[in-house]
Amino acid sequence: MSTLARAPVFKPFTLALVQLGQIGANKADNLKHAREMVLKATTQHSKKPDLVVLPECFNSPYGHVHFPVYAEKIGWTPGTKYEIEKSESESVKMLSQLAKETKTWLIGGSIPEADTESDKYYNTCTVYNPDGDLVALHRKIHLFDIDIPGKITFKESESLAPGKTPTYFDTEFARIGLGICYDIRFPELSMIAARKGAHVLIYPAAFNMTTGPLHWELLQRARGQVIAEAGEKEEIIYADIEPKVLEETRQGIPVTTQRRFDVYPDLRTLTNRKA
Ligand SMILES: O=C(O)CCC(=O)C(=O)O
Repeated sequence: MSTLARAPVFKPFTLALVQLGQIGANKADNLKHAREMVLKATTQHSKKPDLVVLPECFNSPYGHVHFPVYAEKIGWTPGTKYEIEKSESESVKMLSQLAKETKTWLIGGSIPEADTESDKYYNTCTVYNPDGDLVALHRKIHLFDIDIPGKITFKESESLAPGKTPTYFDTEFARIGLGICYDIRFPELSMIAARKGAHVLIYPAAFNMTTGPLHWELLQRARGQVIAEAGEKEEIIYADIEPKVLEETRQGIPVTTQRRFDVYPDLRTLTNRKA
C-alpha cells in the first residue's frame, strides 16, 4: 500500500465553471477569449470564486487535423518545480499569468500537448495555484474511440496517446481529482481519486452531441444533487461547495469503509469480450 501526504481539511469554497461558445481557428483569439471569460468569472459574481475551470480543448478546434497544428510543448516533469518563464507553451504562460493576476486557482481545461520525449500528442489539462505555479498536469487517460454506425465515428487514439497516471492535487480547501471528458465514464478512475482522499472530482469536457446528452448529467451526478447547470450556450456558472453535505453523506451511507475487496476479483479475469 502506498503512503500519501495527508489531504487538506475540506473547507467550503466557491467554484466557477466557464463554458465557452464555439472555438475558432485562431489560437490567439481563443486564448484571448478564454482569458476574458476567466477575468469575468472572477469579477462579476457577488462572491469571488476560489477555483475557476475552463473546458476541454479550449485553445484549438477539436479534431485529428488540428491537434498537431495547435499542440504546444509543455515539458513538465512531475515532482520538480516548473519554470513558467522558460515554458515554450503560450497557453501555459497565459494561464499561469491569469491565475496570478486573479489570485485564483485555475484548472486550465485542456490543450493539445506535444511531448518531445515520447514524440506523441496528448489531451492535457494543467492546473495553477493563485501564485501562478503549475502544480498539476493530467493527460486524458481514456481516449474517445467510438464507432456508432450512421451516428458517430471518431478515434481520438489515431492522433493522441493516452495518459497513464491518475491525477489529483491539493488546494487549501480540498484535495481535487482530475479527469478529462470521456475519463468520467470510467468509475475506476474516480474511485482511485476518492480512495486517495479527493473531496472533489473535476472533469473539463467538450462532449459531442451524439453520445453526450444521454449521460452527461447522470455521470456528473453519480449519486448527488445537481446544484448548478449551464445551458448549451456560452455561460459561467457558480456553486458554493459545502463539505458538510459530503461528510454527512459519507457518514450516513458508509460505502467507503464497507467495500468488500476480499470478494471482488481482478475484473480483467472476468471479461467476456475481446479487449
Ligand atoms: O463520453 C462521451 O459521450 C463523449 C466523450 C467525448 O466527447 C470526449 O471525450 O471528447
